[in-house]
Amino acid sequence: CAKMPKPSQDNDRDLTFCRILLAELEDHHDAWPFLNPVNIKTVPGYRKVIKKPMDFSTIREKLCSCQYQNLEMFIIDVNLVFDNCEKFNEDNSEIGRAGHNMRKFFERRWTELLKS
Ligand SMILES: Cc1ncccc1N[C@@H](C)c1cnc2ccsc2c1
Repeated sequence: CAKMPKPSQDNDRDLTFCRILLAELEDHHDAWPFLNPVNIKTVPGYRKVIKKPMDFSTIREKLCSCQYQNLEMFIIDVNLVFDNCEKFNEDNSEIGRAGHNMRKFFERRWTELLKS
């Protein structure tokens, strides 16, 4: 059938989830490597290796300017932060471990929120 618009309350719920999840990611102890865009001028190789940079401040800007149509689009950008981190950083490094910790936290929290 024709693509029916999602009822607005679903969109409101999704937007609320994004706001809660992003606030908790930003407040997390291990968020520091991901709060702002990686400076590609000062980090050798980053521009070449990472095709789609992403960070929490960019996600915040996109969320506040209605650039996420749904929860899935938001989750794709959050996972991009962690996938970029894994690609560029050794697992056994300060930033690598922070990325693994943050991904674990994020996966637990959105599962809890969606089950609630
Ligand atoms: C997430 C990420 N991946 C690869 C490289 C950098 C970064 N983060 C930036 C903020 C950053 C940039 N510079 C430093 C210097 C020590 S930790 C740190 C973190």
